[in-house]
Amino acid sequence: MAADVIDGKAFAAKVRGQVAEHVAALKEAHDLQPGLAVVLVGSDPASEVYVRSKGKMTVEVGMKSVEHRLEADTSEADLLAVIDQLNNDPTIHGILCQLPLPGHLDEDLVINSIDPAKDVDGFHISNVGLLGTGQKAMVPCTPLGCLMMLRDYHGSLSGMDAVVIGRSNIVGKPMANLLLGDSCTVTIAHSRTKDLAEVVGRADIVVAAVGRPEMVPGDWIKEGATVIDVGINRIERDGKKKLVGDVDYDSCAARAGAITPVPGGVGPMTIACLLANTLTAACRANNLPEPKGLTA
Ligand SMILES: NC(=O)C1=CN([C@@H]2O[C@H](COP(=O)(O)OP(=O)(O)OC[C@H]3O[C@@H](n4cnc5c(N)ncnc54)[C@H](OP(=O)(O)O)[C@@H]3O)[C@@H](O)[C@H]2O)C=CC1
Ligand SMILES: Nc1nc(=O)c2c([nH]1)NC[C@@H]1CN(c3ccc(C(=O)N[C@@H](CCC(=O)O)C(=O)O)cc3)C=[N+]21
Repeated sequence: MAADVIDGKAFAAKVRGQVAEHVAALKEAHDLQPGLAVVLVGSDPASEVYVRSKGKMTVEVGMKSVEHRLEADTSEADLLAVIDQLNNDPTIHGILCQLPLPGHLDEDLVINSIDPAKDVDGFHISNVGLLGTGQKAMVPCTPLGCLMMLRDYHGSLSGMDAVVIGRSNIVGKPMANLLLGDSCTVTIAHSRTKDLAEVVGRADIVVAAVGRPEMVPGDWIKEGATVIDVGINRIERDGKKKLVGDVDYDSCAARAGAITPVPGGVGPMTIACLLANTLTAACRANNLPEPKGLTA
């Protein structure tokens, strides 16, 4: 039986619609406009596409959008000065510094210089600690988007066996924490995992965040499992440029109960959750009630 396709693009449009409604209400009742600042150092073409689409969607939901584009050889002091200025700007509620940064910049230092209340990526150590201890945090956008799709499809995730492939700070680890928070039995696999096929084969939920094109074959997947493909890989096949995920879509779709496509799955949800986080940050900064269903 063919898998259900989880339509991240449509779900993301719905989430952005909810964000837009809430933003309009904030303006009406409190004369408050949430603002998002994106900082991009250097000009990686993939980042350019992503930053442009974030800016466009930010404006579409009625928020203020600011972009800071800095030269690839910007000094750490100059970057920290830009972040400091945004930290102190009351019209900015969310700050995202596009990763990866050029090699001469200390990523941990830069991320941890963002005001945790404005850290809409959820990468600041204090947000990581809050999430890890089950307290109210800013939750990383990509894992939050995956969680929203899983909750929408399954209702409760309680007791399900979940396997997350990848242990990065931006996807794998926060994803595992969120699944644990929803009472899944969580396994985190990585490049040193001994028998990945066997580990994946036990899972009711597989989240693939590896960065290797089409690495997970369908015969690893338990019949009826839900497959969330976080991977964004640009490859060339038959002379054509293509975007593929970390799972082999056709063979996985043949075994899975449900699967997210690439493009049109996790990616659009990431941007929708970035906007949701900016709205949440603006509400918290002004002691206003937070939107429901848009946080973990
Ligand atoms: N859709 C979206 O919105 C987003 C998509 N992405 C995409 O998600 C993917 C992962 O991103 P990110 O987490 O930043 O990547 P990282 O490179 O930071 O992490 C990759 C992880 O995969 C593990 N890994 C690598 N090779 C293997 C293997 N052969 N078997 C098992 N595990 C392996 C690594 O293990 P180890 O730790 O041992 O090295 C590591 O933990 C990428 O394709 C990226 O483009 C990322 C962010 C957002
Ligand atoms: N500080 C920081 N935060 C991030 O969240 C962050 C980052 N840095 N660096 C790069 C990665 C990557 N990422 C994507 C988001 C959306 C799509 C997306 O919308 N993808 C579309 C396709 C777009 C296309 O065609 O290229 C889709 O999957 O349908 C992709 C990738 C966020 N990241």
